[in-house]
Amino acid sequence: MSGQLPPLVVMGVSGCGKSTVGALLGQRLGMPFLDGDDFHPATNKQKMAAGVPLTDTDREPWLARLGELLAGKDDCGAGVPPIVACSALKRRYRDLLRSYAPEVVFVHLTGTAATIGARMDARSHEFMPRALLESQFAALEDLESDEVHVLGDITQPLDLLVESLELKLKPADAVGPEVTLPRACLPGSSPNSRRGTSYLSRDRTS
Ligand SMILES: Nc1ncnc2c1ncn2[C@@H]1O[C@H](COP(=O)(O)OP(=O)(O)OP(=O)(O)O)[C@@H](O)[C@H]1O
Ligand SMILES: O=C(O)[C@H](O)[C@@H](O)[C@H](O)[C@H](O)CO
Repeated sequence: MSGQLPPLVVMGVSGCGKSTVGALLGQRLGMPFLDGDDFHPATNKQKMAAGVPLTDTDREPWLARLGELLAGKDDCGAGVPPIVACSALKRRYRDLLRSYAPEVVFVHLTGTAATIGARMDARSHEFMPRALLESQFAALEDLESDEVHVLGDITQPLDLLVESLELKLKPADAVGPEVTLPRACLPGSSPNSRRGTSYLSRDRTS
């Protein structure tokens, strides 16, 4: 099934579960998982570790690198699209990623600051402090109706969350009549043309 899915970006604020869910989803779908955290320039990591939020300028080269990965530049010809964990907080960041990989589907893991803050308190992270969570929510711009996406509720236990995302992401012919075809996904439409097959979206915002 892996070859039938487009590249995915697991997005959301720090601590929402991108790395955990992205890795599990990659195993379930047979797609390589790449953690965006591993591609930050050292200066970005130092800044976040010091409790300073990144700016658009700080994020731009990082997003461009992730865009290349989504476009399959580093897949050594394997041809299997990746799952990339990336906060992708703002519309313009997602537009940049789409400029590299127009078919990308965003998987937004949603939850409250209370839930996520508690999880951040309970984990250790290479560079991301809990203190930056408020700035992450302040920067977050929800997905819009023309952005191809699915949503995941992070209060679900991990196995159920991953299973529900897998079901939502499966191609239309695998799940039958439940799938709806948003206009943006119809063949010939752009920028999110699905080449005649729609994966989405049960979670479109309207
Ligand atoms: N559905 C879930 N239920 C319970 N705990 C979860 C769930 N998803 C993730 N977690 C836990 O929440 C914490 C944060 O998850 P994770 O590190 O994957 O988030 P992240 O979005 O990748 O964070 P960051 O962007 O800061 O790297 C981890 O300790 C993880 O085990
Ligand atoms: O856009 C950003 O502010 C950063 O990318 C952060 O979101 C971190 O990458 C990550 O979430 C913490 O590990």
